[in-house]
Amino acid sequence: MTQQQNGKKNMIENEQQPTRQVILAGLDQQNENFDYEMTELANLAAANNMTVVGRVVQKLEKPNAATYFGKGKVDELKEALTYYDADMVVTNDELSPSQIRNLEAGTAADIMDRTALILDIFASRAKTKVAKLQVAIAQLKYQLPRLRTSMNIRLDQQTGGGGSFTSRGAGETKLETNRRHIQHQISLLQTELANIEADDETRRAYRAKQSIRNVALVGYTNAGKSTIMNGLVKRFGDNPEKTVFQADMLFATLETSVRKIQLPDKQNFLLSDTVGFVSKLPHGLVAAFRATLAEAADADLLIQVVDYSDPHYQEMMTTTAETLKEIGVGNVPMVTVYNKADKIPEQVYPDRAGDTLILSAIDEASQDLLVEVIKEHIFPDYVTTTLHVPFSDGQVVNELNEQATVHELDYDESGTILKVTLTPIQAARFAQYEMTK
Ligand SMILES: Nc1nc2c(ncn2[C@@H]2O[C@H](COP(=O)(O)OP(=O)(O)OP(=O)(O)O)[C@@H](O)[C@H]2O)c(=O)[nH]1
Ligand SMILES: [Mg+2]
Repeated sequence: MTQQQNGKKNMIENEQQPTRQVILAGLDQQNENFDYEMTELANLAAANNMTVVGRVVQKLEKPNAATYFGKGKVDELKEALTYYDADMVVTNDELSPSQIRNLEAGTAADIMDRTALILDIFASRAKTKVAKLQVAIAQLKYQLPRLRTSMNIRLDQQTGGGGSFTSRGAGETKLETNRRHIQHQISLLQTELANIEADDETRRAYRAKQSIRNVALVGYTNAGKSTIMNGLVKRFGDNPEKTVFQADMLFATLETSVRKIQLPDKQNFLLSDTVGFVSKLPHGLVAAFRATLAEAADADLLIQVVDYSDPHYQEMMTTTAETLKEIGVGNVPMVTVYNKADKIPEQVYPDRAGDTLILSAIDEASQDLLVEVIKEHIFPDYVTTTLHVPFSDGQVVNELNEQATVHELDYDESGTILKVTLTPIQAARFAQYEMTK
């Protein structure tokens, strides 16, 4: 992509729109999560600057192929729109292009499905180049089968004015031109993204070679992943100023950030903060974010962060498990952190039972406990031992002080006695100094 094209706005970039009055529409297919999905949909709508004025629900085994809702319910929806003075319907499921068309015709209102809603939120939150590219690709892919003859898409000026788009083939309809245009845009953006991702891949390979351990924070959106990251970065980061964005909103984080954590005992690891999950995360979005989420797949340890103060935390954990499966994160060991314990009256924290922790991201004792558990997982083969280093080998003491964890230091008449924790490689190197017990 040329410099010029980089700088230009994407044609479907989200612009801040005035608040719209919307009605939520959902099909209750006897799915046990249904109520929660509708609550989540309301939160998503609010995050997209919409005011929910009503909801219409139909119990139906499966969606009507033509109109999503059954015929009578479509009429009811139309009446509700008038009654509540709303002009848009947001559906809990992704709809087919024809379902959207028919439902729009039947209700005389705009229809937005859950997928488009999530894509819109992502678009308004994306800040980095990579996140913007990923969202734009997912949005274009979503639009492609939904283009209509009547639709006036805002053709992107630069590509529209040059290249293959100047020569509209004989007899080619406007719809076909638009389709070709979008396909072309997708491939341009994909090439650009692939170039950036190749760099990331190199960086990851470099880290793997350095054999530094990777720990990734994962979980439902707004659980507190970035806050945990920041807590550790401020206290132990190699650059404590390099905190990430944290905020009380859905999808505050749209890009993976990696930070180096250097513990006071000189052990270190990389910590990644990742994109939060939500139920029914659109497949196109998951595919577009696959590279971003590769940090989680490559991790030596996952920290699943749960908002324990949310009554729906169990559903959120189910969503996290499903999403991890979808992005192909299989056999990575996981620690579960029940976070925001400070918001729960009388909850004792920090607390631990095996790999399950109850804590608060903003509490130092909680952060210490989390670090302890991380260490147990990623440095299991470290050895704690006592060394006797003769005064003649003074440089070894310096080296240990710099590179290893020195717990105690003492002297006798011939040398220095150190109680240390060593990596397996260091243990082999300094074995000659080991004191016989
Ligand atoms: N009281 C309290 N608030 C917390 C705690 N952890 C996080 N928060 C708040 O919860 C909100 C969301 O926190 P984030 O760290 O941005 O959540 P996230 O999991 O990174 O969310 P996404 O990036 O959207 O996936 C923020 O307003 C935080 O201040 C906690 O332990 N206690
Ligand atoms: Mg975050």
